[in-house]
Amino acid sequence: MATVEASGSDGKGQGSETAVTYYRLEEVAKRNTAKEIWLVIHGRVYDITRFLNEHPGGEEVLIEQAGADASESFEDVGHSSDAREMLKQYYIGDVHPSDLKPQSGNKLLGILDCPHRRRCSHRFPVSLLHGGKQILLRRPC
Ligand code: HEM
Repeated sequence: MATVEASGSDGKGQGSETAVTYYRLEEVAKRNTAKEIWLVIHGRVYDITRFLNEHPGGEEVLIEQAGADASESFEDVGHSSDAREMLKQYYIGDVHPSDLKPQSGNKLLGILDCPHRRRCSHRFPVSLLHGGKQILLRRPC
């Protein structure tokens, strides 16, 4: 697990800063028992352990997807906007960028030099996550 600073803009010229926790897929994959269930939907990680008994589609389908990327099956069902809204309650972080499959809306845009490059030579990837917000992945420098 890694927590990094994420810088985003709401498009109105006002920046916002939130800490995002990143999880490697191998870490998510370990949470695959009825005692603890995590799954990934569209690059985001959800801890749905306490939702198992409440899921209108039953717990079986969730257990089948436990520890894995459930984006496709989530979409195949045609979940309502209420269901999408419910997801927020179980959000715990994002899939680590190194584990993201390149796809539109979630793609790595490039590698930028660290703005402090007079003092250091760090570089960091710039990707589009969170509905188009630009995320700068910084290493301490
Ligand atoms: C945390 C993630 C999920 C949430 C919050 C969620 C929420 C819901 C909700 C609220 C419904 C009621 C119908 C609706 O409003 O769309 C529903 C139905 C259903 N869900 Fe999920 N769901 C999740 C994940 C999944 C996954 C991964 C599957 C995998 C196949 C799944 C399969 C189903 C099925 C089969 C139904 C029943 C559809 C029906 O009877 O018409 N759900 N879910």
